[in-house]
Amino acid sequence: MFNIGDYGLRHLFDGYATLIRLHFENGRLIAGHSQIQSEAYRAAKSHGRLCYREFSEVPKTANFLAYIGELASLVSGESLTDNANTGVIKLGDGRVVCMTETTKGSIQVDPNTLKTIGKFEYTDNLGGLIHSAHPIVTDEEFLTLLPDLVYPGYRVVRMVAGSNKRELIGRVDCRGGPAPGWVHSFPVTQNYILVPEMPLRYCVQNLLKAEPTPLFKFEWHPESKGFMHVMCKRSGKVVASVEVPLYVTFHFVNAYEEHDEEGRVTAIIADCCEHNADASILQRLTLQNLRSFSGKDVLPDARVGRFTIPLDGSPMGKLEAALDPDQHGRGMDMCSFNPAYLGKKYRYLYASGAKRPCNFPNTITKIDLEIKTAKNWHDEGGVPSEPFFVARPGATAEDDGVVISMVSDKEGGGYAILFDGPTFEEIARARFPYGLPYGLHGCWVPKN
Ligand SMILES: CC(=O)/C=C/C=C(C)/C=C/C1=C(C)CCCC1(C)C
Ligand SMILES: CC(/C=C/C=O)=C\C=C\C=O
Ligand SMILES: [Fe+2]
Repeated sequence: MFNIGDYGLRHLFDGYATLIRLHFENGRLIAGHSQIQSEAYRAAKSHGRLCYREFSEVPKTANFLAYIGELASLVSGESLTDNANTGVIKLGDGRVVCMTETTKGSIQVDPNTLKTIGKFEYTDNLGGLIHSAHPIVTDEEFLTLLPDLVYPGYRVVRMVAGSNKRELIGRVDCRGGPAPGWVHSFPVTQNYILVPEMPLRYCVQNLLKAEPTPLFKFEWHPESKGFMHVMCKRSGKVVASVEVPLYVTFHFVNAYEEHDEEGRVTAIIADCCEHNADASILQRLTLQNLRSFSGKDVLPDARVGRFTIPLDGSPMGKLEAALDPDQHGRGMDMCSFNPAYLGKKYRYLYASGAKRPCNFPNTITKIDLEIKTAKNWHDEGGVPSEPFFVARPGATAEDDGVVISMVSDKEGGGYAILFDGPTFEEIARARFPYGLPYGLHGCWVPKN
């Protein structure tokens, strides 16, 4: 929801979260949607104005004294949003939680009724006002990163399925910059947790400002360089920390280990949707820019950025395109892959690519990382949400399953679309009775 009364929010990441459910049963689709009842949403509704700090927005204060009060509540976290608008995860114990980058914005929901159950409380004393928007979730555990803005670094934490208590695995100190790099997401391999240190860093001064800066709460620090740190999941020890070329990413796709003949790990490969080290993508995602497409091609180029991180003590890692970006129109974001391949060598990824001219990713693409090709789907004037891969029960082949997306079409209507994993041909489409705005990340909640 991008408006409060007649006030329009600024950025794609500011909208109040709407939870959408697609329920497949006996060849039919039943869809529903509901507004997540966060404190931030309820306060905005009842006061008719923004009351908490969102991604780009800061509530207007009446006078200087009120501003000082607001700053104090920023330090305590009180004024930060709990608008869980980034994604939905299913914990190993079955609980379904909507997430954003503020820790307080973890909200448990009922996936059947879409009702808000309440705040997901972390019952440890680790604190931390912000965390990664994309924890790594398996049947056994939930892993996330807590950036430390005071002593620049990251705490790496685990929460075992069934528990609300996070435990510290280890800590990574930043190697550059005045603050940690933004960690919207991070990848893992079977034995390691990768901690990215992007030169696009949190910025305490920008956090305090009442008006947005070009990079919102962040700052671009090319002089501080970019790094990738590798932490052993079992011991919490940092086993490698390499400098890598400058990069900008929201979303890591997956990562895996490479071995020599004796089975020793020699390197780690980690893939992400990489915006050619150009932070201007954040500004492109303001609603004003997204709504003012004039036919001119303005979407900056992006690629599947592939990091190679040596584990032999070499100081430098590599970052290269995993395939020719022209294969997917040089647009790349909102990725998924078969979750059975988490942390393992994988071949296929699904994402939004570009059919140019455009100002936002507008295709659905299946990428074969082995033969380095992409198969692209496009509906002229339509904007697809994240293509989400769901494996067929009992599947053995990596791409045996379906890819699900929701498309906002040219006329403002919308539909859900399903693709056959192996052929990437459309196999089903169901129109919604009315259009829904662009959405971010989903998850698959199997029956039972
Ligand atoms: C929707 C999405 O992809 C990202 C949302 C990010 C948000 C809401 C970030 C919020 C923040 C604050 C309100 C203050 C502290 C910094 C930061 C985590 C950027
Ligand atoms: C929509 C998006 C990021 C969403 C974060 O959760 C990025 C789009 C990038 C454009 O290429
Ligand atoms: Fe995201």
